[in-house]
Amino acid sequence: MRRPSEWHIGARATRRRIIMHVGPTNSGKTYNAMQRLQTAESGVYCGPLRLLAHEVYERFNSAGHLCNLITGEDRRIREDVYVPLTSCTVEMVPLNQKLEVAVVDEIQMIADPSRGWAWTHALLGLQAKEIHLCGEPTAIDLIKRICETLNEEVEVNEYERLSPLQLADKSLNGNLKNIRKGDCIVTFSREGIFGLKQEIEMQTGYRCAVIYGALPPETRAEQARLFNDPNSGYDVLVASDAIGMGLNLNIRRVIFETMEKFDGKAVRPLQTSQVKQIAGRAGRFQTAYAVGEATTLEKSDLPKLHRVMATPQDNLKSAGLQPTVSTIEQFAHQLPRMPYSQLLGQFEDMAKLDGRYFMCNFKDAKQIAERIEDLDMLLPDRYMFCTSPANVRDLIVVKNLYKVGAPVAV
Ligand SMILES: Nc1ncnc2c1ncn2[C@@H]1O[C@H](COP(=O)(O)OP(=O)(O)OP(=O)(O)O)[C@@H](O)[C@H]1O
Repeated sequence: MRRPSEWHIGARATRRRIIMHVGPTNSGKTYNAMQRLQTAESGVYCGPLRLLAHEVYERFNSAGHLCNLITGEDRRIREDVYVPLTSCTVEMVPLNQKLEVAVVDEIQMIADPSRGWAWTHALLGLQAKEIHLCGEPTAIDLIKRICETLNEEVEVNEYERLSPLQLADKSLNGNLKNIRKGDCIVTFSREGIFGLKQEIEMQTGYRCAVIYGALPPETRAEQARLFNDPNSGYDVLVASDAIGMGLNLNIRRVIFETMEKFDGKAVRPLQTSQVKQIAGRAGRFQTAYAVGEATTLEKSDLPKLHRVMATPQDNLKSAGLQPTVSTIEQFAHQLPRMPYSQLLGQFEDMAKLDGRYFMCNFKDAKQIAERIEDLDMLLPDRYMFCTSPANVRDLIVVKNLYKVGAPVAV
């Protein structure tokens, strides 16, 4: 694990240009990178959410730029014709293909404790002549430090926000009746979304569209269309933090229902980056609202919002890493009878890393490994199952993983 720069021979044999597009939300970073991608003879878009991968896939195809789709749940690959472009979630990035252009969105996610490894893999392993990295300026220093180990220069394009974002000096005073047309209220639990939708519809007479991560992409696109269409009768959006990354919606004002979120262990204050991303959805360039606004539902939360929005963000320190299947195979060779979940634990304890990297947590992988332990699988298959982006907090998903795994067992 000490020299990830040596892991991807194909990428090391490719002369790559690394171009960063950095700036605040709604500054046109992704737009500029995507303009380049759509003219490429071959290319890939790697997004942080399947919703975004799907949006890009739809947008390219409807503009006549043929594009395939690869996400954990969905593969739409045309075999009848040459398709130059692929839109995928970053975990599904095709590292075995030689490409002209790759766009890796939300590059600051490289420091995410669980998913960061996927951005690191894409950065280290893409065999593309041009790699466009879009995201927050906090990533510049880390990307440069990693690229030094690859003998690659980094070009940096900095952007300014295209339309103003104002912080309100009043909250909604806890009263949903203060909701207006064009508002998007952001909440952090799926149950909360439907309760809130019902409450708002009852108290205000506005109809609400809803968007959250687990929604099927077609339904999400339909909900976004309803909200964006001023004549649809759906004037308010109730959304989870899934709207925080990249999506372009006609939002006048973002309202934080709360400034805290349950992170799987405890209720914690929202992270600075997350708050800025979500607030930044208001007043998107070339939408119906030239100026965006952000506020909170509760009066007591408003000073927190102001404080967080004024907090400068620290530069990222290190990038997530996860062992490749061959690294795990070599390790397993030394400990032949050890159950896979324990093997992952041992690996986590023993791995030595260069200071530019940290080991992504194996929490989810270990949980899947325990669930499918009694299936007699080849190690690469087990590795694939355990690294799949399955929501392990959903018991039905975990149960189904076992069912899907059973026919793969030898
Ligand atoms: N030069 C341009 N011409 C037309 N539209 C543009 C241009 N630049 C950006 N836009 C539009 O402005 C909106 C915001 O741009 P974009 O999504 O690229 O911002 P971003 O900086 O990547 O934002 P975020 O980080 O919030 O996702 C999009 O709807 C995009 O299509």
